[in-house]
Amino acid sequence: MHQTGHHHPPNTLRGTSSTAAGSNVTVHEETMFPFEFVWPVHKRPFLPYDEFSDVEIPTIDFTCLQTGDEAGKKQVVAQVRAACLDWGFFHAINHGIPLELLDRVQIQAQRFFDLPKEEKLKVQKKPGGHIGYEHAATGLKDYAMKIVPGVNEKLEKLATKLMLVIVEGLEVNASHFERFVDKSSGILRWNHYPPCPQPLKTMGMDTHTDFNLITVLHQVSIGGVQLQKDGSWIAAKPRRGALAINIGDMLQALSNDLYKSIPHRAVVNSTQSRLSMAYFYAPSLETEISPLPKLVQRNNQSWNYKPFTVAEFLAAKKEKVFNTLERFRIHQTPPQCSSHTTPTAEYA
Ligand SMILES: O=C(O)CCC(=O)C(=O)O
Ligand SMILES: [Fe+2]
Repeated sequence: MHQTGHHHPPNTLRGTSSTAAGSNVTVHEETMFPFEFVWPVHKRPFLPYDEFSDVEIPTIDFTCLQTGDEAGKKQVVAQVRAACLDWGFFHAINHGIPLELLDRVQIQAQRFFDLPKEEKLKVQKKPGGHIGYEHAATGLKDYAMKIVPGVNEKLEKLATKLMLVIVEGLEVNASHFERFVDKSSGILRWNHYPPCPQPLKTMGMDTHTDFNLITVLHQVSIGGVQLQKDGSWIAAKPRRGALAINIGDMLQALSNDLYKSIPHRAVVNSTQSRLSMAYFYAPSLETEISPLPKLVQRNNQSWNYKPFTVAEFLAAKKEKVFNTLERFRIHQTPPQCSSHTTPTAEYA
């Protein structure tokens, strides 16, 4: 079959409408698989959506955050730290967001994707913009808020709590993080992956790391997320009621590479349509990100990143889909002639 060149990756199978909605993408009823969705062999997933790994993804119980149990919280801080050091990804259970609410959001998301294309295009993403319907529905916070009141606030509150637990695990003063907390700059994205007759020849969402601090992901009980850990791909088994939390690039930079932003992707399957909702917890555009000096000094490290603003990072990300963070990395000179620069006096 024809293959698309590297520089123009083929379409992902994300966010296209179902045939029921009268879409022009009728992949699941065709015996022929539309060519624009076929990925070059070296970029195909190879790992089916339901071939779950025996490797246990960390699952952390956050009951103590609801009850205020201090001893329990200490344990959770340690578990989160371990999960962030080892994985950059974990499942949160008993996180305090009612399952019923998440289910309602999911129903509304499905309704949205079932709308005729013309309707969805009414909230189309503007060129250069960050929100609106594209392959997926990004930043439909207002929309989601209107139809499922409270969901955005709940996700924002949870993400803030999780950040504080993460910060505690880094053993830096929480005040260092206050400036990253901005209620208005989180982004909610709904992803819709229709079924595909040849799921291993395409990709739902290409390999990426999330740009932000942390992501709170809710998915239906159908596998799809795959994580790249220590060079191998792992299909994450969804857990009903759990929220998947992953570290983004900005937290990797702040932690001077202590916590890794894990590469991940989403694959599709041949029978079921799959939905996910990702809440990207992010600072406002003008916020400057650079490694926390306490961490750098304590671990006797050099600064791995030069400072960048969220806006600069997003602009770089637009040009380069993967590994944007590398653009801001300070490449160390060999030790004998090292006189590395301290990027900013602000934290000193
Ligand atoms: O659909 C998924 O489960 C993954 C979504 C994701 O990684 C993202 O939206 O950044
Ligand atoms: Fe992601």
